[in-house]
Amino acid sequence: MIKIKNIHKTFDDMEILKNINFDVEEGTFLSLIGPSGCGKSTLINIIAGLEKATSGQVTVDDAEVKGTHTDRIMVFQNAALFPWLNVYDNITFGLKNICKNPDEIREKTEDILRKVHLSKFKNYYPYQLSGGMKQRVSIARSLVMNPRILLMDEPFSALDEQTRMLLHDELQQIWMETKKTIIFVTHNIREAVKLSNRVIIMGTRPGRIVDDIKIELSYPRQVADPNLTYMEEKIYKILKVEIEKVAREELGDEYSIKENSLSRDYNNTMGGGI
Ligand SMILES: Nc1ncnc2c1ncn2[C@@H]1O[C@H](COP(=O)(O)OP(=O)(O)OP(=O)(O)O)[C@@H](O)[C@H]1O
Repeated sequence: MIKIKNIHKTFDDMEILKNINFDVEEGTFLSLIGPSGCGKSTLINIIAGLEKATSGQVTVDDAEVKGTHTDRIMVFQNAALFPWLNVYDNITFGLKNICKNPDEIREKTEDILRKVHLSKFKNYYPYQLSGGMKQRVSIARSLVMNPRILLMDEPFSALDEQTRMLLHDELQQIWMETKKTIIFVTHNIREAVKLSNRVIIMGTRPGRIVDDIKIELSYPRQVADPNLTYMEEKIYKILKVEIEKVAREELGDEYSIKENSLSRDYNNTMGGGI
């Protein structure tokens, strides 16, 4: 169980996160969604141990997070693979630090390559891969370490829609098989609703929790399911209030929002800048 207790974060006297409190049960697929700049990345970085909270505490099974740990591995928006290593060696790079048995390393790596459908490409170098394939390597590189918690900061936002949908299905499958705890930051409501069984909606200035919604729909989920659309609408309505608030503050009188002018991937609609 992860416990986020009273997290406050300031940068240069600016209050970024205020009074963040929530628990995450083992095996949850949790999405964090909120307006740009509300502190989602800061929060996930604090959970990862990459960033320190100004006050408050994150614990995993009652042990306080004081830095990074192989139990909590982060997948970033950009795969950041080692360009001089092929797919196989990129995946085994971290594993070799925690596992010294060559047979076990091979077995685990081959298994994960199958899961992300990259077995045929194991000898390819990053420059020979598409964006989606690179992101699959990045996910495989994290999963091969068998972390208890996978932290994903907008892992698919740089990908085209088709590749993104393909990777949603793969990630959903992996989560169904492994039941790892996943904390997933996204701007895309559909993505959050399709993948997660819980969505925390954040507001901004300062970053805070606005709502906490369970998505009690069975897996595997299909994007065309009307129940997903219903949940999407529900989250969209809550988020719209927050995004409009930011836009009004930033643009003042120039800002007038038309009904339904926000797309479900609102970061694209708002140019990624609000
Ligand atoms: N190292 C830093 N120093 C100063 N300010 C920072 C730092 N990191 C983040 N911030 C500020 O904290 C706020 C929250 O940033 P963060 O990246 O966590 O938001 P976000 O919700 O993930 O944004 P986005 O959705 O656009 O990625 C922003 O105002 C940002 O400028």
